[in-house]
Amino acid sequence: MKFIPNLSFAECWGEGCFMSYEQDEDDQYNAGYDVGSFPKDFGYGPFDQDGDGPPGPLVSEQKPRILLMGLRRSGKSSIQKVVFHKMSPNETLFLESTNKIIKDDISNSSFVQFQIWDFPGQIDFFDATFDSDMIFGGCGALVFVIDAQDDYMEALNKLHLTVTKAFKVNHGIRFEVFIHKVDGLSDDYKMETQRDINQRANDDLADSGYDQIHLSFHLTSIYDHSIFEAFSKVVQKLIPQLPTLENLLNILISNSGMEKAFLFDVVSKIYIATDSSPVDMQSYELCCDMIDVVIDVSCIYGLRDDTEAAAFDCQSSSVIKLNNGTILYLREVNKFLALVCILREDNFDRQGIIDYNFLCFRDAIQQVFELRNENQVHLPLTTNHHSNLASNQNTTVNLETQNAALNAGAVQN
Ligand SMILES: Nc1nc2c(ncn2[C@@H]2O[C@H](COP(=O)(O)OP(=O)(O)OP(=O)(O)O)[C@@H](O)[C@H]2O)c(=O)[nH]1
Repeated sequence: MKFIPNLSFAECWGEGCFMSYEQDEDDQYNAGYDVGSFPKDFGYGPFDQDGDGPPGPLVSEQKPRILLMGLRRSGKSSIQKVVFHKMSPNETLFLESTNKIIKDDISNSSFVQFQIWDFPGQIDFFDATFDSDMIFGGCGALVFVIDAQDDYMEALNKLHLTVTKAFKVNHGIRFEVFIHKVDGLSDDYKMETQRDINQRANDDLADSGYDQIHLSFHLTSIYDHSIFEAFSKVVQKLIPQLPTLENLLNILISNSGMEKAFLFDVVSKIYIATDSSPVDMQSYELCCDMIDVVIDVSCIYGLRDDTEAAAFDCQSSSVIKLNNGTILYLREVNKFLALVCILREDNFDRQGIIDYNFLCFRDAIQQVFELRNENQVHLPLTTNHHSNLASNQNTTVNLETQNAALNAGAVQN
């Protein structure tokens, strides 16, 4: 069973189930099922147009694209499988080498709709069949994976070649470098590797006159939460409504006495927004573990044999009290999104107020969905830089209305 720090008491209620128990840590370890093992059938199904948060008219060719590139065996397919398909990290040992571009549609919620293209490591940009205009043209982010456990000089050459080629075609691409497989490295060595890769990659770009290319670096491993955190940041940059979501979360936490709030995509456990206070890894891990607990308990005890109910639905909600006086509180926002917040136990005394504020928050999120869908109907859909800016402006104008609505509804805790 995966470690759940400080969990001393948990109450969870999901689809058709109510459960309350107290147990010590030893009992939890002996519980006989793996909390980290997200049920594999709990995944992205076909999107239900009538469900909460309709997806809007994005057809697959128009969805922002995230490209996964890097040398052979650097870990590209493993990342995609672990983050979006619930593969356990150990199973990736048996993945075969990718020999053609694999396109994966991630259509899980209104905000998070994109395609991931997993490239074979040996791809040759100078091959006549490589259509760089088509591949880089509609690309939102390019994730370049470097194996930090291997000699990375060849990877740096390939990184340079890749980003300069992509930048020539599309100036709006965001370049994200995953310094990957850092699980085998000491903390000092990790930092040193990141510094060295950062310096060399940027020097190479400056030497060839590409100072304007900005690279973001992330230390990642599929064996811990770092890969989910890094992917959260990549995906967030593709969500034009991010400032609106952050603002709504800021208003929610300041009116409800919360310390931190994350808006999670439940299936992948990437967070699509959080309030503007800094994210510490431990809080993020706690919230991820909470989602695992809720879905597992709901799958085991919440589903009735005779219905086709989902493990996460409008009744999904959970409170976990930690033994350090902190509360984790999860509420369903829509079919694919959950709000997970961290707050002090004293501030949870007036749960009614928090719940009321949450309903205001959920309404506001719903309005953002509706606005986005209206924009999609009226605006031509492209994924380039300029269209993102345009929809950002629309969102900003409407943000004032959203904030006013939430402020009017929010009750100070
Ligand atoms: N230690 C460690 N190993 C990893 C990690 N991620 C992937 N691997 C391993 O790296 C090996 C290669 O992974 P793949 O995902 O097949 O690599 P790829 O980049 O898709 O390879 P190609 O398809 O040949 O381009 C596998 O044995 C994985 O188990 C990681 O974070 N840490």
